[in-house]
Amino acid sequence: MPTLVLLRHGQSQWNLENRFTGWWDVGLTDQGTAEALDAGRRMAEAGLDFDIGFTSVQSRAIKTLNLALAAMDRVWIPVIKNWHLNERHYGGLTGLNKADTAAKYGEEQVKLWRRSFDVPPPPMEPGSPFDLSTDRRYEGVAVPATESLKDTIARVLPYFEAEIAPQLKAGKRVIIAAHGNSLRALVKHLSGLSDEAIIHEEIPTGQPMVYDLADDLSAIARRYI
Ligand SMILES: O=C(O)[C@@H](CO)OP(=O)(O)O
Repeated sequence: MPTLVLLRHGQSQWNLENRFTGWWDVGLTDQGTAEALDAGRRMAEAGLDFDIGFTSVQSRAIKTLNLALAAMDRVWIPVIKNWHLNERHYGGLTGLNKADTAAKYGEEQVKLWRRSFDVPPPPMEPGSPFDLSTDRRYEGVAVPATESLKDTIARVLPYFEAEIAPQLKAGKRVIIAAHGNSLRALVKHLSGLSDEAIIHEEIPTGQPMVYDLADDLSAIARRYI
């Protein structure tokens, strides 16, 4: 039975500061580091082991995976980093404080931007200090100006099908360390959640979500450990 673990990064500096983050690259807090190490310890205690890891090109997810694998004595497994697993791009909201934004635009509007299936946040303005289109890690990538969850799914899922699903089908034990919304994209697909149901799905930082999958990779069960 293929086993897949999804792990959201530990608390980041901007999770702590309550700022919209998206593709902006922020580090882990001390608490986030502790969460990642603890996630690794709990996975080892639960008897989990991995043959390959996947993560985004964002430091908070990469560091979380490294720390969790270190706690499992598995830093040597192959790890593939790819931008398709990045967080949803938060457009013009990137860097803003979430509470201040709710006070300005209203809770309902901010909830739509944060959790609706297909309403993207306003696009990032050209020349924004948070524009990453010339960042070397995105050479050759059409960096989006904003993304809804639907847009995020449109780049996460093809990557999952092309690169990760074949590993699972070959019997490899896979861990994916990524982000709240790139993981919601995967959960929507794997658990067959509707556009409405996914609105209510919240994935906590640093808590491994274990999927038991059928051979066709449909979900049999999922649980946090
Ligand atoms: O800021 C972000 O990029 C995400 C994840 O921290 O926030 P949200 O909870 O609004 O999806």
